Amino acid sequence: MDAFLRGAKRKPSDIAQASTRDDEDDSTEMKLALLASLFPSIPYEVLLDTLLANDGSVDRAASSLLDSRTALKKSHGATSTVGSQTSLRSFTSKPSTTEGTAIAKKPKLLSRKGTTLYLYDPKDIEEHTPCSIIHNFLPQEEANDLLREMLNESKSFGKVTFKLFDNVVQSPHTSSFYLATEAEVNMQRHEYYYYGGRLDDVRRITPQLLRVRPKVQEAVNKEVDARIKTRYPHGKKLRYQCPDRWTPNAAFVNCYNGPQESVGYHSDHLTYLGPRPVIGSLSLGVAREFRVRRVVPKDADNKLVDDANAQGQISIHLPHNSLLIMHAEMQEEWKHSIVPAQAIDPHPLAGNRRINITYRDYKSNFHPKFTPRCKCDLPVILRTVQRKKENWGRYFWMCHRGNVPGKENCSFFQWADFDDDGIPGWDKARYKKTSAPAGQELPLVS
Ligand SMILES: O=C(O)CCC(=O)C(=O)O
Ligand SMILES: [Fe+2]
Repeated sequence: MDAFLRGAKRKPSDIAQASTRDDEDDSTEMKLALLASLFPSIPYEVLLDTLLANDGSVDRAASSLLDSRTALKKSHGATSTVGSQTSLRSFTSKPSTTEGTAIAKKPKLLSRKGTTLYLYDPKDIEEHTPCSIIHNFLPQEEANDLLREMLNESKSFGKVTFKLFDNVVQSPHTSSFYLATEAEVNMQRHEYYYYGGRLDDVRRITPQLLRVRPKVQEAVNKEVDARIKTRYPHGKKLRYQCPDRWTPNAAFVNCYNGPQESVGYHSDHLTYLGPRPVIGSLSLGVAREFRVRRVVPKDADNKLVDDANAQGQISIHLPHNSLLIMHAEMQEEWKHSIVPAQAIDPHPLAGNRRINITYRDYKSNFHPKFTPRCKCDLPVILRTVQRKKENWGRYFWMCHRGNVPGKENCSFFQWADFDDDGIPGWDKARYKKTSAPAGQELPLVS
């Protein structure tokens, strides 16, 4: 619920975007058609994954599909197909074995410049993106109850209006914001700022949102612990990541009505969550595509600093009743979006609509009464240096009044001061001065 720029229009074919080279758009479709005729019972996604994993070679994709089918027959007894297996790992020769190791091995980023890698399997998602996913998260009836409740709520959701490069634009989907108590609702309405202004639509949490919350909390904390142990350097949390248990006290709910509703590439605001935030994101109704891409800084000559491969995007399939966990490395180092879809499969309860609930942990020490105020006398917004190599990853506070139609920024700027646990300098009771110098803070996981 943080930026609503509509993403660039998609090419005529989804399949084209999966090609590992830009000029191979049409041939990818041909290759898939060929593979589909050779393996009629293997799902399309598996064929696509396998083709990608084999660098677009039909021969190699076909032989790895044959190999895996033979292997499956040997281990599970005779079956005529590989069923619904959609893992990249089962079709490539390099197995991933990072579990249980103290230091994460640098995963090979498979996406390439200008292309999209499609991922479905939770292990692949965990390995190649800053997210993890739990499919079939809630018992079926509970997911349906929550979906029904949110579909009803979404009838009165609205679009967010904001300013973008001097144009007043509206979000390409609708949303609302839910909090547990009347006091919190009032505090949000009167003390918090978004896009330099107030949020109009703040509501009391609904019974189903409340019922699901502890389950999300437990699952997210478990995933965070596991990620720290198995993937972060030395099995330790990231610098600036808060060591406290993740406690969701707010829920942003988005509704995407039809295939064209979307959200453009953005990072979620850090201002009230603090640095290195974790977010639990539950998807209900129509399945949609969640795209992520790494933020690559540029040097003084405006040249990309990192390997150009890093510019590729990764698409994560978000089916009904899936919980996506955006981990602590996500917001500062990656951007995410929901792209417009060419076509969608209607959902029995939701029709063309997708509901997304992002549970968030608003930190009391980041309440706007504590954060710096700009010359407009407004609480400021927390950002990181993302585009320039110089000071890349360093946190700063800036005025965001310019996001309000008809208003200008006051040019307020101040470097932010957090200790290693992300505690701000003004929280005297918790803040521990660190010896490490500021600047060049990221990336901590690559
Ligand atoms: O709909 C989604 O899955 C993502 C929504 C999102 O990025 C946001 O609310 O910030
Ligand atoms: Fe977001």
